[in-house]
Amino acid sequence: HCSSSTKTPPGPKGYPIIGSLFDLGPRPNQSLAALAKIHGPIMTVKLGSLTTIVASSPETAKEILQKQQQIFSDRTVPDVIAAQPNLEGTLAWVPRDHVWRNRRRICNTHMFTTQKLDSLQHLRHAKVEELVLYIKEKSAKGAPIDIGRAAFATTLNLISNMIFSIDMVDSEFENAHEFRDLVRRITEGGGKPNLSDYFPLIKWLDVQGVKRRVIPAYKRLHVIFDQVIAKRLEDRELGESRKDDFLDVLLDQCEEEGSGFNRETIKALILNLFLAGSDSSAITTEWAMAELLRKPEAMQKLREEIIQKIGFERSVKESDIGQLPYLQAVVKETMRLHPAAPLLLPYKATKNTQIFGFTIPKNSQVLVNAWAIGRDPNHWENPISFLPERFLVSNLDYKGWDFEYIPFGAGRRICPGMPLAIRMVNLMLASIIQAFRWRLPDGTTKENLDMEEQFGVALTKAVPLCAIPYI
Ligand code: HEM
Repeated sequence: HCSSSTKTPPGPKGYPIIGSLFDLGPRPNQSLAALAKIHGPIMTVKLGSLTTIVASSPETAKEILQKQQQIFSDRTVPDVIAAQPNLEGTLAWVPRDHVWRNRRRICNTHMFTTQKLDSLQHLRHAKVEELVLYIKEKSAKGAPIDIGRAAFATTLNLISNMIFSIDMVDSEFENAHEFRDLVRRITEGGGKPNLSDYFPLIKWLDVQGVKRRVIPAYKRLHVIFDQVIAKRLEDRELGESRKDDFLDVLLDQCEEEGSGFNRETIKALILNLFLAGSDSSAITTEWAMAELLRKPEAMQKLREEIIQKIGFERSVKESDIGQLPYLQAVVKETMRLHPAAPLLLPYKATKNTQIFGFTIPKNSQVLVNAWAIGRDPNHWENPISFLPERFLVSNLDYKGWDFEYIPFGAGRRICPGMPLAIRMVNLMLASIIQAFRWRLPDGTTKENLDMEEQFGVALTKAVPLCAIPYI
């Protein structure tokens, strides 16, 4: 019987000591997808001394994320993440225990329910209007817009308003801004493969200086959060009226005996939400614009839908999204081809188990290649073409039930920010397409637009998308 097998999944042979580390290359999502074509949908890849199991089909993903989620309930923590203060206060990087469960419940009920999201939508509308205004000013000068940069400043402010009721980036999106640069320094630091992750014995050497670079950024962000928290506590002492933002919720929790929250851990949780939510949503918006600029018929169709349903008289609102099926299909199709977290977040096997007859050893790192699954020709027709129409005729959704499409992961650890991300991306995209026509800068055509990926904490466009708005 297969359950008695002790064979680990097949995989590349690799070299002594380093294993297949150098086969990973700069874009692991792509190289692992290529390896899976040879070795199959569940494979073993030795990365230094870290045994990594990679799932690359809907069936194997379902085993890990759903059927056996009791076993795959912990994470491996990259060194660049472990370098932060109070790691145990995060949501994404703690084992799936009762502390995690409570923290996640608080986030879900106080940030991500429909009711909570609705109650703060006016904030997001205002921030996105600022984005449109900024683009309008630039367009008057005929200047190209760095879409990813502008979207990132916007998502940072969207999240900081939900958490703190303040902007973290000033409306001059272009200005060097400390907060944005700090966040970027951490996400970029996490982008490159770090030898410390694959050779735990030499972690302390920090060979590539990854920790040295990110630690000051973490510390500075904690200081910034601490100042906001101190100010809020002062206001509360003085009896100022509540903001009822997420910070108020967390401070209430801190006052409760045995809640597991305190002033140190909430800083880590807040940082976790910023890091998980801002880049991912901005990048998705940038990829969507890049795909639309490469496919003018799709851009045209989307613009017509927006103009027809909403017109020019008023701005798009989150409550309009439900009436814009093509918009939603464009966003879904973008996330199929360009999932912001192509390998989800790394899981760890908490004990030995079996998947399709192979043994998955305890403590191995387990990756799910959502990027490869979204492009699998066995499950998708014309898998590498951008065809939003495919989502108009199917009920396939990103909510974690359809394992051929899992840009937000699935199971208990599915992205809790999904409903917010969906609103932010749809709203930003619809707003900048309603307000402007767009074209590529001179010399760039839809044929030669560079679509290369850059792998990192989030899967970015290697060459930032610059586009020119006109009325
Ligand atoms: C387009 C935007 C986004 C994408 C594609 C995305 C995707 C993901 C994915 C794939 C995971 C890992 C799921 C797994 O391991 O199975 C994740 C986890 C997470 N995401 Fe998102 N996310 C996005 C936006 C956001 C936003 C806006 C927030 C919050 C403000 C957020 C907060 C988190 C957190 C806290 C986790 C860790 C959950 C846990 O481990 O329990 N994400 N996200």
